[in-house]
Amino acid sequence: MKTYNYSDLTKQDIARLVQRNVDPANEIRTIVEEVISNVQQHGDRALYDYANRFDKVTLDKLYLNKHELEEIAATVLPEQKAALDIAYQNIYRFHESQLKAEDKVETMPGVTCWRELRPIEKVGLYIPGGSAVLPSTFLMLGIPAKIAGCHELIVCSPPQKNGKVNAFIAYVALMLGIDRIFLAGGAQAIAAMAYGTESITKVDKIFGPGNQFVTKAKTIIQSTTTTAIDMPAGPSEVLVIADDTANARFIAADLLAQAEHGIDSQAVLVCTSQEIAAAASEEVEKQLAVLPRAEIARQAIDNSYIVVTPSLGEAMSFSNQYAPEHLILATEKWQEITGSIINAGSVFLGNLTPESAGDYASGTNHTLPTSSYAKAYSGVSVDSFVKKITFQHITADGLQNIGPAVQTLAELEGLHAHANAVGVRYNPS
Ligand SMILES: NC(=O)c1ccc[n+]([C@@H]2O[C@H](COP(=O)([O-])OP(=O)(O)OC[C@H]3O[C@@H](n4cnc5c(N)ncnc54)[C@H](O)[C@@H]3O)[C@@H](O)[C@H]2O)c1
Ligand SMILES: N[C@H](CO)Cc1c[nH]c[nH+]1
Ligand SMILES: [Zn+2]
Repeated sequence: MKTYNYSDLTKQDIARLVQRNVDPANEIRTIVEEVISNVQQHGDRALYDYANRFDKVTLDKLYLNKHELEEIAATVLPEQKAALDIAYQNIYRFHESQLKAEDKVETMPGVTCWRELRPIEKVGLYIPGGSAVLPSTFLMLGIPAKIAGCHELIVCSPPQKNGKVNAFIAYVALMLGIDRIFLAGGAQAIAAMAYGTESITKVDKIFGPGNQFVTKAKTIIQSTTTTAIDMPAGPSEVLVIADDTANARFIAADLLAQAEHGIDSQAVLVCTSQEIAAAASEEVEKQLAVLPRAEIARQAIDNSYIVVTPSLGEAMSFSNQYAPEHLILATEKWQEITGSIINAGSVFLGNLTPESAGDYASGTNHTLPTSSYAKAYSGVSVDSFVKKITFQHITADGLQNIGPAVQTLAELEGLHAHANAVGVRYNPS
């Protein structure tokens, strides 16, 4: 892997290194805008056409119903069901703990404010299915949506070559009590859920990761429709911070785990030890040679790099500028540095915590911000599926307490009707 010495890097070099998946010539935007416009104009017809064009499949209908999902799911083996059950339980447990009622606050005597949760009514879940089909993503989105109590779940996933979804997607649908999956992928699925078509309901918010087409579509519809999105969750990425207490074999395995997602994935090692950096780079080649998805991972690794830093402090500073989707602290000293993490989607601590555990089954959500959006966005959680509505109640005494301040503030803004709405209440008769 290409290796840089941190001390030789200028500010501009670092700014260039931390940039990823930009679309400078607007090539992806142009394609995606055309797809969105076609779905907006032609609805279901466009979805059939794009299934033909991008997924190379002729569909005779746009969705699978419960009976069809049951038939497809019948081939899932008992040990596969057991693993999905473990993932389900752990994800459920961790996400359920996020649903907490907040206390009411009396800000002044007689003036009480509080927030209550309400589920977002109609949510759209996008389950990727291009380079790899990801039933784990279905669990990561479906479980918090169910816990939040969302009323309507629209699920889209690209059709496979047989015009169906795979057995694991069908099985997870049944686990979640979802009895319809729409066979639509890419930007067209996002457009369908944002605008609605004859078959697909327009939703209030779209969730889920995807490739650059999916991610661009989400960011476009966010500003052109009333449908919100969870976050830009694009091509997978990992940044490993390591020192001389790390294990080069483990580092290489973690880098390749994200590299195998897609050719535009990125795996970065920031290391305080020249020796571990060199050994990890060698290990990547060794492990790549026997990886089934080597062709994909090779391209991602060619698009990745190593930075050697003088200390863990500089390593963390680089990582905070990169703002990785996944941050691994491959050091026995992880407890000393977690406090200096500013930007990261999800963090994996110590040498025995593989990032794959979070991808599948430990309980945390794997739908996470990429391309440095971890500077401002959190990963998916139950919070993503609810609105927090504020309430307040003012008693007669409370009105005497707060009223004068409100009237003064209204007058100083020149908004007399605001002041009057308080004044008329002093004397209700
Ligand atoms: N950030 C996260 O939380 C997270 C989680 C899981 C997966 N991921 C990422 O999700 C991505 C999944 O990507 P994927 O491709 O495997 O599946 P995908 O479902 O996102 O995309 C497949 C669809 O892309 C469309 N498409 C493909 N080529 C196209 C083209 N040339 N023009 C227009 N549309 C085209 C097709 O419609 C196809 O159905 C990976 O990059 C993976 O790393 C990210
Ligand atoms: N690493 C992905 C998030 O970037 C999630 C995933 C799903 N399956 C395997 N991995
Ligand atoms: Zn993964």
